[in-house]
Amino acid sequence: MAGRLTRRWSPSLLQVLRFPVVQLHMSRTAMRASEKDFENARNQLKLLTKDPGNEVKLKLYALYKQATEGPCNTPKPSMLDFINKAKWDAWNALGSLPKETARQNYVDLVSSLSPSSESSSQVKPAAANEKQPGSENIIVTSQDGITKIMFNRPSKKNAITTSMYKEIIHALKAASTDNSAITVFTGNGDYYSSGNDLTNFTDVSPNSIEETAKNASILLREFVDAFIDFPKPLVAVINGPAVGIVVTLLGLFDAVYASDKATFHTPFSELGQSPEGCASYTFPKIMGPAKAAEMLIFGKKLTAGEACAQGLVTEVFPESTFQKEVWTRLKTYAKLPTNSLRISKELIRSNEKEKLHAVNAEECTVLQGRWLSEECMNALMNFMSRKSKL
Ligand SMILES: CCCC/C=C/CC(=O)SCCNC(=O)CCNC(=O)[C@H](O)C(C)(C)COP(=O)(O)OP(=O)(O)OC[C@H]1O[C@@H](n2cnc3c(N)ncnc32)[C@H](O)[C@@H]1OP(=O)(O)O
Repeated sequence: MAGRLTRRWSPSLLQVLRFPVVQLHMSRTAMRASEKDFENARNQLKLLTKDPGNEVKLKLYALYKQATEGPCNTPKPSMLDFINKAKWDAWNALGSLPKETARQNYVDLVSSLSPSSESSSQVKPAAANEKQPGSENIIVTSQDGITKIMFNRPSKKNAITTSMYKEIIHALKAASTDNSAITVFTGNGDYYSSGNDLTNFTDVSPNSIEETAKNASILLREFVDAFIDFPKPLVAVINGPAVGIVVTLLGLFDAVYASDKATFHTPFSELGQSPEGCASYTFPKIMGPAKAAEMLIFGKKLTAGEACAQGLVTEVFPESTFQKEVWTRLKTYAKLPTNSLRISKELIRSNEKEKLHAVNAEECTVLQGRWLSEECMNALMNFMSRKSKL
């Protein structure tokens, strides 16, 4: 059970580094949970619909180990074995806590996470025919002929997790056959998106790094393919800074509207990585090789005005009127005959499709190698260390 728990919910390095190693002081320690209660709690855990977060998962892991094996009895993992080190720290921090108390604390903790205790705000009211199912990290709505796919992880600057990639692929497939005329991407909060969630690559045990890189490459290819093949006009409403993959993908969009507070940044070299989203092909075509090189090789960050001057952005709006102006315009566009919109897009894009798929495949293969490189690992370590104020 503990193994399954940690595979599904392995803690991100970022949070692991910040995990405050404290012993649990539950109010009901005087009570003693039976084996049956413990077993029930384990089953209850499997039914949780909401990820309880890494700190809680580490606590659960530690309590489970303490309850079943007693005090920590394994050698301390190396500093670089981040995940196992965090788990070991959590378990070791329980010291000589008796097995029975650990069992009770485990039961109490699971009980506090049960569906009835989950925040009801996570379950948004399903306005009839409007909101489509999905996690809260991606919100898909359909209204006025527009399907809107919104990144909704504002506290993490809308960084895209592995499950979000999958949900977006799913949302695009659904949008391609729904009743809407156009599909729009935007972000909730001050960022459009900070791109790939860097903890996607740190949530990995050392012996599965190659497999993770391979799986990420397959996922990325499928993700970008979904944009290449999307049959309806695709619009980006860039409400704030955009980083990494959400910038490179813009070459596959049909219109890009940006607030004047948006910026466009592709720091691939800094991250020991390389371009994706077909940008190695679309950017030189859009802005010429010299300007594309400045962005994709040297990581120059563009303002919205600069991105517009270089053809990556269709139009820039003052932040104060951005939302109103853009959505008014999009609602007008969405009233145009849907078949005509689709056919015109097809004419503009179809000649390029084969080439784009080939470019996507090549970029994903190259990236798979980059993710295994020392340069990339060092860059990820730097990000994590900076965030944990090490
Ligand atoms: C499987 C397919 C893979 C496809 C590959 C794609 C490549 C890319 O997309 S490369 C681009 C990757 N993104 C980045 O390098 C951005 C990293 N983030 C930052 O540099 C900064 O966070 C920021 C400039 C975006 C914002 O800085 P600011 O000081 O304003 O805010 P923070 O305190 O740093 O951020 C708040 C919160 O959000 C977390 N966070 C932000 N971006 C990411 C991210 N990309 N991955 C993971 N986490 C991110 C940040 O750590 C903070 O979290 P805490 O509050 O928990 O500290």
